[in-house]
Amino acid sequence: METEAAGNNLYFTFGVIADIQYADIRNGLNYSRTRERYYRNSLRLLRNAIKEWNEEPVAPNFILQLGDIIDGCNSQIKASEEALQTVLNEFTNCLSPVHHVWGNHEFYNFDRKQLLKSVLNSKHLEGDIVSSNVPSISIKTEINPDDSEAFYGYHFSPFPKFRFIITDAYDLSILGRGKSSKKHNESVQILKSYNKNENPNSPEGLAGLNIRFLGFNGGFSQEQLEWLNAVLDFSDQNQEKVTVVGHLPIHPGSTDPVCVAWNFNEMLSMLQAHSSVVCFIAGHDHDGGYYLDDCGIHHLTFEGVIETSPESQAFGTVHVYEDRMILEGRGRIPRRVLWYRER
Ligand SMILES: Nc1ncnc2c1ncn2[C@@H]1O[C@H](COP(=O)(O)OP(=O)(O)O)[C@@H](O)[C@H]1O
Repeated sequence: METEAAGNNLYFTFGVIADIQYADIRNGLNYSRTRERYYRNSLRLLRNAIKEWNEEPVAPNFILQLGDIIDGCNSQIKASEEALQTVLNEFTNCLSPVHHVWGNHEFYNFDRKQLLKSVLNSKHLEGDIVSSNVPSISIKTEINPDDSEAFYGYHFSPFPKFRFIITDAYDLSILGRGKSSKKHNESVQILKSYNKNENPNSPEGLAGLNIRFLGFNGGFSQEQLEWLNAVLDFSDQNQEKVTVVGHLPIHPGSTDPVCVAWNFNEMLSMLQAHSSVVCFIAGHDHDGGYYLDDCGIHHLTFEGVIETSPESQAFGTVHVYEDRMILEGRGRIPRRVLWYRER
């Protein structure tokens, strides 16, 4: 029985929430007109989530905000700053520190330089819990906002032998970087080689998994993959349990293929080659998803707040134990027991 299993000591917990996409406008529909979007109510659902996290018997060690914190339509109505401030004001009531991930809607509202200078840059939370008998690799470095090729990524260890890595799924993207940047031009080439449509968000003519080559998706640069590989080498050697976090899902089994990262296959095979990786957490696909891959990595895609009806909820708290994590989902998010893979 689960409750009698080994490793019943709760180490720590963390909260997760995805795709809030707040805007001070009345409800609308998604592009394919199949789902309602509750732009104003998403703020109320966030408020409830924060209240519940704050009242939990074990305070969450941290919260993962998985990106798309405000909707792109704010840019058209010139309300980007105001909408962001409104959502961040809610987060100031949260007793746990918040790690922010960047999604496509961040780039509809802001460029990378603005994001790096904003509260949505949570890299200052980088670091390891210091323990005398546990090795640490955290070297605190700042990302230079004037570096037009920089990616937004960092890692932290909130508890000995556990590490979380925040990744940048729009490192290669046609969104967010200036037209003179090398990565911007590389991204235009990649996208155009698959997607011949004038509208880069149109999937017309794209078959199977190639449907992911759309302007609102993106991918990981070689530079980022090498950085991640080096962190994971350390984690493997030190028998850590690693959860990798990003806006875009990287396993087609965990999402609609229209939401998968461009070079998901490179990322996936790298993670599978590192015995320390136990879980990948993403947002972007508002319907959510889950897949346990052949190597035993859990791929969790969190249901989006924006498409959650006012009567429901969409957030979770993950309880971390020696041998498993348990996701206690609320509302649309199911409860899941995530046993760690065999080494
Ligand atoms: N099938 C499609 N064809 C053309 N444009 C699309 C299509 N799906 C989405 N878009 C456009 O892509 C952008 C992002 O789509 P949206 O569904 O709002 O993304 P998200 O799920 O991240 O909120 C929007 O500008 C939308 O109009």
